[in-house]
Amino acid sequence: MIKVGIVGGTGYTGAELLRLLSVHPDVELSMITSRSEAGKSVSALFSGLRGKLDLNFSLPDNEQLSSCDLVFFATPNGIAMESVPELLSAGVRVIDLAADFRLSDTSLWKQWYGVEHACPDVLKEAVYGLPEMNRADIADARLVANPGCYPTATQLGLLPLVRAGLVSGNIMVDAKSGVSGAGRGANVGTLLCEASESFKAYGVSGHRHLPEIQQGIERMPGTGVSPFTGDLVFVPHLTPMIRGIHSTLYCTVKDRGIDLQALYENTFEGEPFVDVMPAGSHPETRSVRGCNQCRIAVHRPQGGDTVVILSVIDNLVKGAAGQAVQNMNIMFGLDEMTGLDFPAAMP
Ligand SMILES: NC(=O)C1=CN([C@@H]2O[C@H](COP(=O)(O)OP(=O)(O)OC[C@H]3O[C@@H](n4cnc5c(N)ncnc54)[C@H](OP(=O)(O)O)[C@@H]3O)[C@@H](O)[C@H]2O)C=CC1
Ligand SMILES: CC(=O)N[C@@H](CCC(=O)OP(=O)(O)O)C(=O)O
Repeated sequence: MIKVGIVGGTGYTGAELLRLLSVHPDVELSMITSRSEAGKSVSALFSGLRGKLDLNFSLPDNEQLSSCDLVFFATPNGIAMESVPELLSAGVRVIDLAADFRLSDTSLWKQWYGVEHACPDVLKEAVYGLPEMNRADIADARLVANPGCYPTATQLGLLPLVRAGLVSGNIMVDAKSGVSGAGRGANVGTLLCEASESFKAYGVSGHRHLPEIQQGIERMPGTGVSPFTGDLVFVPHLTPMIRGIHSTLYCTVKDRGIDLQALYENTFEGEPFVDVMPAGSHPETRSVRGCNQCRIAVHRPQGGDTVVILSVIDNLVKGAAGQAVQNMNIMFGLDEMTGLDFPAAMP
């Protein structure tokens, strides 16, 4: 059994980790932290876990976490980097769901996250946890940086075209997120009366997921393939739903004759959590609600030069906790689908 600790067990991604790990056959949940709920029963706060988990929240404590095989950080940005060096030295492996180890360039980190990186040396060994790009490195990693939710949907949608060197010109990313993407903390913008029956863009002049997507695209091209040199435009939107990301990607391709459907199907062949839908499909966020799938459809409207890719995930599952469990399975040599092999919630 893998002895697991979770730092930040009361947030939405922490709670989603609890849901998934409480029934994972190879995991023993040993410590779940919360500063605000310390001493209280986990299943009293999350009654959906009654009968599945008999554990109390405790205060974050590196010494106690050091007895775990693996610690997940489901904390705000900038928290994990303060504890990870000590945990790695104690022989613990770490998956960070926040952004602390996603950007390799520390000046970029400071520019977008506003503080100096606390452990640049440790950052060097972090592996970006998008299995469809980095599976082999994840298997050997001590430290995995779980990707952001928008970057997961967006990078998976772009991977086949960019890797094949087919994109010419700019890439437009028009992405929409459910409100749980903003976390469980109290915030006026996510109140029912503010967020429901309304729809808005935000972060148009710059969102911290832009450099993450840019870095991912730079790492995609295969050998002998021309890299993407255009502009990347990323516009996130808040939609009145709880879970889900819908990323609509627009770009032009160099080769009009390419069979895009075949390119996408071949790229993701054998991937357990990427579903290339039949030509002409329009994936819905509800088709991935509660499950670890990314569903993708590729279109070329009116047979022109512009390609439109539609990519949907559940931000809390493939966009966070599910992908983190997928990474854990890879790191510990388990079947990648262990504990994740279930369909979306319906309706
Ligand atoms: N929501 C989403 O869809 C996604 C979120 N993420 C990332 O995952 C991380 C968690 O997100 P989310 O679950 O939404 O966040 P929440 O705000 O919902 O939860 C944050 C959690 O961290 C704990 N926490 C806060 N400050 C500290 C601290 N200083 N030390 C220890 N624990 C702390 C909180 O508990 P307490 O205060 O009681 O200790 C709480 O359990 C974030 O970095 C987020 O950016 C990534 C992808 C998707
Ligand atoms: C709807 C909403 O607010 N979404 C969040 C992104 C989700 C997230 O948590 O991203 P990180 O892991 O990179 O922090 C936002 O735009 O800030």
